[in-house]
Amino acid sequence: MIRFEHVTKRYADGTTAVDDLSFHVAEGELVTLVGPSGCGKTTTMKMVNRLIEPTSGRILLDGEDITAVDPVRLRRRIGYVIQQVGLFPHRTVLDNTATVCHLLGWPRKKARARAAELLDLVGLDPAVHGGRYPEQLSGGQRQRVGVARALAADPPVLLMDEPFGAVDPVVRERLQNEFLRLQSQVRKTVLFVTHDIEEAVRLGDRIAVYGEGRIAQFDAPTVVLGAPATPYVADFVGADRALKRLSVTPIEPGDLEAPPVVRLEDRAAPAAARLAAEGARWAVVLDDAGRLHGWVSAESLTAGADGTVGDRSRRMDAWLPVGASLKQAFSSMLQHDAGWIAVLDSEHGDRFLGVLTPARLHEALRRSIDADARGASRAEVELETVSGV
Ligand SMILES: Nc1ncnc2c1ncn2[C@@H]1O[C@H](COP(=O)(O)OP(=O)(O)OP(=O)(O)O)[C@@H](O)[C@H]1O
Repeated sequence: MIRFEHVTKRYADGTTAVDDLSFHVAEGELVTLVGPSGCGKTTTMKMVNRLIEPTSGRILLDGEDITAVDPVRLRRRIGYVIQQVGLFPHRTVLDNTATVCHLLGWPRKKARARAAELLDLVGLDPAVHGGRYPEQLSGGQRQRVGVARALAADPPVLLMDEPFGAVDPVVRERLQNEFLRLQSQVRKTVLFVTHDIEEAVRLGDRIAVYGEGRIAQFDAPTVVLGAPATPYVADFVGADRALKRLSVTPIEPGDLEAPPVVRLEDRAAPAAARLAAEGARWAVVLDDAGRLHGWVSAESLTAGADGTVGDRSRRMDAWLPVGASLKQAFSSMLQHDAGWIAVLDSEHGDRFLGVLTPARLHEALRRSIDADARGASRAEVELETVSGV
């Protein structure tokens, strides 16, 4: 969708901001450009909508050389979101959102209806916020309006330059989550500039790590974190990159442990015998409908022979869908002070799949690092384990 071919930008004072850059962003892909200040990220982005012209090389949008397209027409196909949102202070939020639709000559009613739809999509109630002026919004809400405005005319491409840079970390994380949800619906081709590696790995399908006008590594976040291409990249992503990987590594069914499973209505004595035979200290308890109820310890099952599992089990409401990140799993275990977290298949009626334990989480992380280094799938990786650990 966006293709850079040997693009160089040298400013009039001789600064080479971008040096012989070649890369490709596929349709519907979100690529984050990350790197320290002054390494050429913004210059790269502004060349796509021709706010800056390259010194040499070509940029193709959907196969078309952008120098052949009138800049105004070009920009209608490209949504642009920047840190200083740039809303018109004397126009309402609804009118701000409809800006591009007005420019495109849409009838007023259609433009406003579209703007209201977009505000809703970014989590702002048009009835509440639409009539306000930008200064009557919080920083996070203004950023949402910026995103809504950029999406209003439904451009295939979005350029986002540190869009969440000016808000505090909590709001920022919320905006990132909302944006991921939005992107899963609208599937735009996105170039997203940030200097924050956490943000880059969280949002990007792939990330381009910049150093001095060149791309030092361009790959999936897990690969960049697991196998940095150069010492520069390793240094940039940080010594705690294994920890960062937790947030981009999904739980897979193969990571899970399968403890014994008993039902609420099962008799306690046979359930106790089963646990003893399997050498298990506890079992997962499902309800009549096969949904997760909680757990029961072997000890409580053997105390007195009568009754059902239900009399002795304890509730455990916390669970995660398969595909959630290892970081969410770890965080959930800490939050519930539990040595395991149940993993369900939320696409198939919350079917119980197994549990993730700290040891299994560690294995999953190691396996994913190995898999990325070898270009294999995680399930194919055999781990060498230290016995007894
Ligand atoms: N108009 C200009 N004239 C001369 N040099 C410029 C101009 N604009 C940018 N530069 C230089 O080009 C280099 C790349 O700038 P650019 O803004 O692309 O970096 P960046 O990675 O986006 O940085 P930041 O994260 O700080 O925004 C920097 O050295 C900058 O000083």
